[in-house]
Amino acid sequence: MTLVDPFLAPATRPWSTRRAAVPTPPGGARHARLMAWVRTIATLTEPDEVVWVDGSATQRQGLLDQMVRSGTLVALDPVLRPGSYLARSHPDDVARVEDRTFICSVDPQDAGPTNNWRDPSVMRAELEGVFAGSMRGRTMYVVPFSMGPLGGPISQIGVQVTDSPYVVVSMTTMTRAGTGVLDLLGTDGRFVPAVHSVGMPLVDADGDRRTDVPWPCHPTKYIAHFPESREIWSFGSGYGGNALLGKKCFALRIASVMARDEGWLAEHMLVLRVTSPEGRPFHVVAAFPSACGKTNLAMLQPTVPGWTVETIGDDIAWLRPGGPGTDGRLRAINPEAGFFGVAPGTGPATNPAAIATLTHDVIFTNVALTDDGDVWWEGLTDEPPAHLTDWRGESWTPGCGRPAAHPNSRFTVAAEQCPTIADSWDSPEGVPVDAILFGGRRATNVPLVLQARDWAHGVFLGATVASEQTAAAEGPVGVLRRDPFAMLPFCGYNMADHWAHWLRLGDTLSGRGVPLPAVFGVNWFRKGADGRYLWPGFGENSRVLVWALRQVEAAATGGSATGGSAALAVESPLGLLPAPGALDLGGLGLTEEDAAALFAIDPAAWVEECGQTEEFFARFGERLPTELAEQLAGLRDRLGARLADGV
Ligand SMILES: Nc1nc2c(ncn2[C@@H]2O[C@H](COP(=O)(O)OP(=O)(O)OP(=O)(O)O)[C@@H](O)[C@H]2O)c(=O)[nH]1
Ligand SMILES: O=C([O-])CC(=O)C(=O)O
Ligand SMILES: [Mn+2]
Repeated sequence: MTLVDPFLAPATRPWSTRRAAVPTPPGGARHARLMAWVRTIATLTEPDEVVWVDGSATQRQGLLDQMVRSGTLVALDPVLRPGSYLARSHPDDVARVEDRTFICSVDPQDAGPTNNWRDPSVMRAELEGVFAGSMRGRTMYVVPFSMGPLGGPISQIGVQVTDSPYVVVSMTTMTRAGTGVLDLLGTDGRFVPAVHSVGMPLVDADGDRRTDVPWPCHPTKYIAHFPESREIWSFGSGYGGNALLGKKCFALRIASVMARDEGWLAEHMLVLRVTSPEGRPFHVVAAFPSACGKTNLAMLQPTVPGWTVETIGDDIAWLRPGGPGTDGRLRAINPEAGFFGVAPGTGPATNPAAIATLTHDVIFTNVALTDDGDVWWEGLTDEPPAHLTDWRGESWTPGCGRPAAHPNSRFTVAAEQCPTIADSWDSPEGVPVDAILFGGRRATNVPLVLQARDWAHGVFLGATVASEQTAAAEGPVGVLRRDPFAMLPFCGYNMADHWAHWLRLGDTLSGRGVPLPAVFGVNWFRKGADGRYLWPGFGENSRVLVWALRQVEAAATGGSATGGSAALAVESPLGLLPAPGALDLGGLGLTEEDAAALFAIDPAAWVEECGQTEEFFARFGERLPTELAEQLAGLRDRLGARLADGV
């Protein structure tokens, strides 16, 4: 494989085959397999130097200063935004690249119809060519990291090598990275190896040097996963989920495969702790597709008096049945240590907790710069400043017709800076899960909230999530796509097997007499005929949480959720809807029509949607669990009955 870049040609001069010395890591070269792997990658990629990332503040500050000098980062005003920086990416490296993301399982059926499958041996050969000499003239950093608290029973270890200092500092915020991880690995601990290169060597095959650019990357990208050998290879991008390999690549794609094999779950979910006025804590996880409100819900400031919400995680959850000595329920951890959140739309009115989190020590990427050295993005304030430097570094004035911040611009910040972070956010054993929410961006059809009848119906709700596409991935914004479990771009194996795994886990827990979390579907994004959002969203979403958790409570105390005088819910073809008055809509200024429209179910539109679900399910052939075909048939029967009633 040759990429159109003479600098990426194999070396011809003897000097360039000199391999960079791999220094002894802090604490000594205890792990022979790790050392051998680092040497192999250094030999392949030919960096000038290899540096171990120790996780210290000194090393991090050194890298930040170096990036300010090289132009990768702009230091923000130290009074307005202490310890904070702005990075502007290459304009073509602004989001995850799903069409360049590969699952290289031995059997294509194990990747399934929704992943880009590549033959592992073919991909390996291609990557050898692509990575050969790709770090020439650069430093290769070795980042040992833990997903989850160090040594925790649900945690996992990875080691990322990268030639991007931006990736290093981001990884030290987003994961627990550094020497402590090496201590934990000891001489023979298991780790997921992850190789990353921006794909722009500074020295060519003849030894000629070129000058660096602020955001090196390559037009041809590879985000390749080898699920059987649990390896990640990422080339050509420095951005987000493409490059911070602990995040989507490890904590979702590779971890989902580990979880399948070991009986747990790795999901694209936020985790939060909700406490009722009576002081009863609940834990909720929620799967929404990228840029559909996870960070916002995770930091929610409830508007319902007496209820509090605390943040545990905003993007990824690992769930595992509790072990011996526990009640055996599903417990969740947030495997990350920071937030890589969407900036646009984040403001004091929508997400005050995020705004308070972002006051210091933040790396912003692709937001706008104010003339006094602070940041701005659409939605931060109602009125934009009179003049800005936009995300591309160009002069910007209101009304110029371009967004000042890129729609997928992001902040990277430590979780512990969040004022709503829960004490238990880094509990190694995780928190017991009471409720699971599935949702997407649906302008039509999908009610504000409904509850699944049982676990299998809940899995059906997850499997049938569809959402209007956002700027978080490349591709047309607004187009409706199927995104089961919000995992379409993140499941490292056959999606139908993922559903079967969920069903099996439910059976296992029920078989042990362990209560399962209640499952709900939510939609904050339904629109009226005039195109306006019907639901105010954000803090008001607490009203939906309160209804859902009252349901959980009723079920736990043996009360029937649907019957009796205190009925909270009523049957519908789609699932249980809030009974009239059970979900408080008071004081929101909703018209009666809007309130009705939020919950309206159009049976004819749903019959059509069932047809789309059937087509989608058909893609999985015999791997589709029969339970899901039965769920679809049941839904059609209920819709048919409704149509026959003429309601
Ligand atoms: N209308 C409406 N918009 C919302 C709501 N919650 C979030 N948003 C907007 O949706 C966008 C994305 O929200 P996030 O909370 O960052 O989404 P996310 O799921 O964490 O995104 P990723 O980090 O890409 O996984 C932002 O522009 C928010 O302002 C809501 O309840 N209602
Ligand atoms: O992975 C990324 O680049 C950002 C993210 O959280 C998502 O897209 O879900
Ligand atoms: Mn995400």
